[in-house]
Amino acid sequence: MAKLALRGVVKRFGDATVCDGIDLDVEEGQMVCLIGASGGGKSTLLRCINLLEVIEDGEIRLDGEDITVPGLDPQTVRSRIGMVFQSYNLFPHMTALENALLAPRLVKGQNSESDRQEIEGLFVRFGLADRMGNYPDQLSGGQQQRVAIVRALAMRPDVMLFDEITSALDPQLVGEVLDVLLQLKAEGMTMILATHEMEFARQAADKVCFLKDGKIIEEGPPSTLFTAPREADTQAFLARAIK
Ligand SMILES: Nc1ncnc2c1ncn2[C@@H]1O[C@H](COP(=O)(O)OP(=O)(O)OP(=O)(O)O)[C@@H](O)[C@H]1O
Repeated sequence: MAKLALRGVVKRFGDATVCDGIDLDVEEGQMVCLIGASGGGKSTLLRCINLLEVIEDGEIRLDGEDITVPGLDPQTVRSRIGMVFQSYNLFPHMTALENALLAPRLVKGQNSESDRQEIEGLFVRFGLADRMGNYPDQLSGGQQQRVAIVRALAMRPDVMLFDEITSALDPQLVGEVLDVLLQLKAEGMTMILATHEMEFARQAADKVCFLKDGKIIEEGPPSTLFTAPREADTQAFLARAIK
């Protein structure tokens, strides 16, 4: 596992500054939740960390190494930083197992029987043992999202980024995906989540960061941010935090 340190990260789209000098530390094995209004820059920040966006200023250090310096192969960095999106983005013509085997084989040349067994083990661990041979359209949204998580884990990442991964799910399927995150946390995975699941953040996060207009306006352990009067109505807290 690894740690991340962001310093002064700036990302603009035209005249709009979407990440406005973000400083963020994620220690090894921590789960950090990003919370904020739609358009606050959560997705963009995760995409910057995964090098899907080029930042205008600042540094993003993975175990001390600045991954934004020109010349670094983004693919190499991405193999260390897994990312899961709201839309599962599985290849529809491949089975769940084939989806998960693809990137390790293409990017890392992992094609051995033991590599395959390791990935099958991920399916077993996350309750998908009998779904490996199914195509995405034969799976529920919660199962597809768990397959997407397995696919990212198959690359043996040091850090995982999750962008609103339960937002497209029916409410009764949200829990099974959040359970996977709790398992990963228990195993010591370093994680950043952009989420609207306030109650989950309150219970599971080591640190919560509130984003507004591209800035972290408040951050700390949930015990200090979700204090009793706020806990009664977390949505009101969010409204207060982002108004
Ligand atoms: N490729 C892009 N080009 C131009 N503007 C963009 C681009 N991507 C994001 N933006 C803008 O950046 C701002 C932040 O978007 P972002 O998706 O990061 O917010 P968010 O906090 O993740 O919101 P949500 O909770 O709705 O996903 C928005 O105003 C959005 O329109």
